[in-house]
Amino acid sequence: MTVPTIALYASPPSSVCSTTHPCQINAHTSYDFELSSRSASSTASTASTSQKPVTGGLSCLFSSPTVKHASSSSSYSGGGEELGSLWHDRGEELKELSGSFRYSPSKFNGASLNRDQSPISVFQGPVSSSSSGVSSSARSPPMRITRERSNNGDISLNSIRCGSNGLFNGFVRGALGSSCIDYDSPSFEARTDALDVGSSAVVLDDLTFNMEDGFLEGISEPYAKELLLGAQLRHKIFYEDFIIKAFCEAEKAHRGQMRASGDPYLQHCVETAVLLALIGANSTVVAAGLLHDTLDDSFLCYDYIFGKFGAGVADLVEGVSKLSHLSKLARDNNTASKTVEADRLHTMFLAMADARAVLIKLADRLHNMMTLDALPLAKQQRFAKETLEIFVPLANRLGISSWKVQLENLCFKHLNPDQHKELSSKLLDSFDDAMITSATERLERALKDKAISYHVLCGRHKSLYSIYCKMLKKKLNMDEIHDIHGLRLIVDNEEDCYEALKVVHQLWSEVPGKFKDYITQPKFNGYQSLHTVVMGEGMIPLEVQIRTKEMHLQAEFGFAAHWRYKEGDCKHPSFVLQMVEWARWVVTWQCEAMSRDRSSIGYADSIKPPCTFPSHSDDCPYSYKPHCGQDGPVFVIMMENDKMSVQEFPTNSTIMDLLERTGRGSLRWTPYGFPLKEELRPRLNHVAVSDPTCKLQMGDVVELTPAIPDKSLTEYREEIQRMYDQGMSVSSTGPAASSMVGWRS
Ligand SMILES: Nc1nc2c(ncn2[C@@H]2O[C@H](COP(=O)(O)OP(=O)(O)OP(=O)(O)O)[C@@H](O)[C@H]2O)c(=O)[nH]1
Ligand SMILES: Nc1ncnc2c1ncn2[C@@H]1O[C@H](COP(=O)(O)OP(=O)(O)OP(=O)(O)O)[C@@H](O)[C@H]1O
Repeated sequence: MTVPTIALYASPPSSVCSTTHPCQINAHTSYDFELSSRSASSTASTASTSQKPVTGGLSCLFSSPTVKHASSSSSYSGGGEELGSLWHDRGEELKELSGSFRYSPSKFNGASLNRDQSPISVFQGPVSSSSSGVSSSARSPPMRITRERSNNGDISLNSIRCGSNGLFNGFVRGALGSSCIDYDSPSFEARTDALDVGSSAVVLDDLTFNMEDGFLEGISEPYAKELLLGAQLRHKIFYEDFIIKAFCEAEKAHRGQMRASGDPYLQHCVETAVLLALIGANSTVVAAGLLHDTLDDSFLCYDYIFGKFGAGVADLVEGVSKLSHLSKLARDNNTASKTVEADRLHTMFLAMADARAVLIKLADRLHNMMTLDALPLAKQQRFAKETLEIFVPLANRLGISSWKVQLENLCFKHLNPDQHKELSSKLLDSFDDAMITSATERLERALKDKAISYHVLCGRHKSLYSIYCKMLKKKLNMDEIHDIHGLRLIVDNEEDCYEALKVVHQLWSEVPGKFKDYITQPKFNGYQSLHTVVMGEGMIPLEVQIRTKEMHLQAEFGFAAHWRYKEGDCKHPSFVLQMVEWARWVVTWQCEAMSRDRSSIGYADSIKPPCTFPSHSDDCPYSYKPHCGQDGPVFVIMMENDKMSVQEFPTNSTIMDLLERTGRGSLRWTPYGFPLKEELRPRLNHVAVSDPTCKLQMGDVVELTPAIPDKSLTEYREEIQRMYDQGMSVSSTGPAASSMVGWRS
């Protein structure tokens, strides 16, 4: 999965498609926003000058001047800037952390904005049609939803559903759900009816609410209508009745709730849903995105959502809620700062929930990160740290490159403001999207002349954070990084790889010593590709990777998968590898826009999923060997004396196994046949355990609480002693008194 800038597709159906798709816009929006928002974020940056950077300064890395060249002339740059600052300046939020979403009788009142927290806000004052959604949309970069229908819709799901791998059965069932891929649904059709949703050509008057079913009758607040209108301007899915209905429920559920910035809480729900829509999520996922916080923060319950929207949406909302609780637990306990536990958390998050719930959680987090500025600095950093430790790896594993890039860059900004500022200013003129566009077109023409057919030709510029990490890791100056701009070409066969390489070297001069032939000499992990660095237009180094589609699949999904390459030396059990592979496919199938991201999984007929994944055929080159079978481990969150840990157990382990492993002393049986470990009593997912032989499941939370609170007991004993000693009655106040209730019950 890449962060493509330009992508050309040879076949089918037409030879060239230079359309920018939503993922692309996201990625660039993020970057442009990072750079352009420097002034807007000056408050945060200034405020943070006293904080300790997480890593050392970069100045030493900038000893040589960077390559300079013409500034970008791409059309989306300016739009991204505007959109970026718009989102950026919505200010704060994360009510979950700030603990301060407020109820405001005046609903959305600009006067409640905290200027200190959110110095610039385009949402000041009561929303009018010229602010909020309308202006946000008008300021969005043009985005195009093409008519092309992804051939991924053709993928037979039967073979997947019948996967023999027991470990995945539950996961697969959950992941596919009843609403699996509704490519045939009206929503899919509606979305694939092309329109330029974000273009300024769309005028307000053209948009009408669908009032047919009276969905909107209950919405009296103008700001709510404008939020919906803004979403409709950005994605057509927000015209669907199902989505409007979900919007109305979300509006009712969150009515009166405000974010710390003074923005209505509903805005966060809508932005989360828009992010999902923009990567092509279907209506089930978008509706769940709108409702994602209702279980936790409103009067809505699972049954209500089930009744209104069906199990597909209700299960997803419930899944997101569970993920939120676990991530909060992990954040409060700083669990993810330990590598092993962080790794288990990533695995657990993917395994316990439908991959689409993780997708919603990621969208939720991305919007929270985009609006982090209004929170106090300490909270900003806590969130950014957690995001980098938990959510970025999840986005990486799921292959949602554009979100990963945005999350990383935002974390970078909050955790290392000085380095971020320094690097941003150096790179401001260095990212040359126009050069990538023109190089792509030149190469395309040259390949055509030589009659070399190809499947995918795409380009990307490296993200700010990725450059920063590479400089630190390899101790390089910026001008020593040669892959800031890169092209990738996917051809039919090995022979064409070498033919295409010749073409590349004829077009541009080769940088000596940078050619690598990983085809004749694959890397240890099986990675194959040709790499070369050439001097592109304006003497800008350009890395070109050339590979066949089989090699590309291996580089995306197999042992050499990019997410593993990025995670470094982690040794993952095959169970984890298969699970990630599966989750990636699910998300890609689910998201039309992602499946159209030709730079990753492939496009149309050109690249199809390997064999009958996830049950590979014996000779499938992408299968992980040995097959993980049904014996994958189970990861369980254990809370012992308020300390959280993520424990790994063999499959079929029970509460008894857990009790044996933990706590003090040896297991003994109570007269009631219940095993007790000294004073530890287990609670499973907040319910007292009545059957100790019940099996542990992925993502279970087991609390081990002292049956008799030791400290209180001691205090109580002392109080009794004093009572006898002094002839006094037991104090009715103080810690002993309050603990008595718990002790007696
Ligand atoms: N998916 C995947 N991609 C890889 C792997 N190894 C290298 N790559 C890709 O190839 C690029 C460059 O790899 P190399 O040519 O080996 O470069 P290097 O020796 O690490 O040094 P640089 O040229 O500085 O990046 C990386 O930036 C990746 O995009 C791998 O194991 N898996
Ligand atoms: N030359 C290239 N052309 C197109 N896409 C590329 C190219 N090189 C990497 N990518 C893709 O860009 C995305 C972002 O990768 P990123 O730049 O962070 O790392 P990388 O270049 O792959 O690795 P490293 O940082 O170790 O050099 C990944 O999806 C990667 O596959």
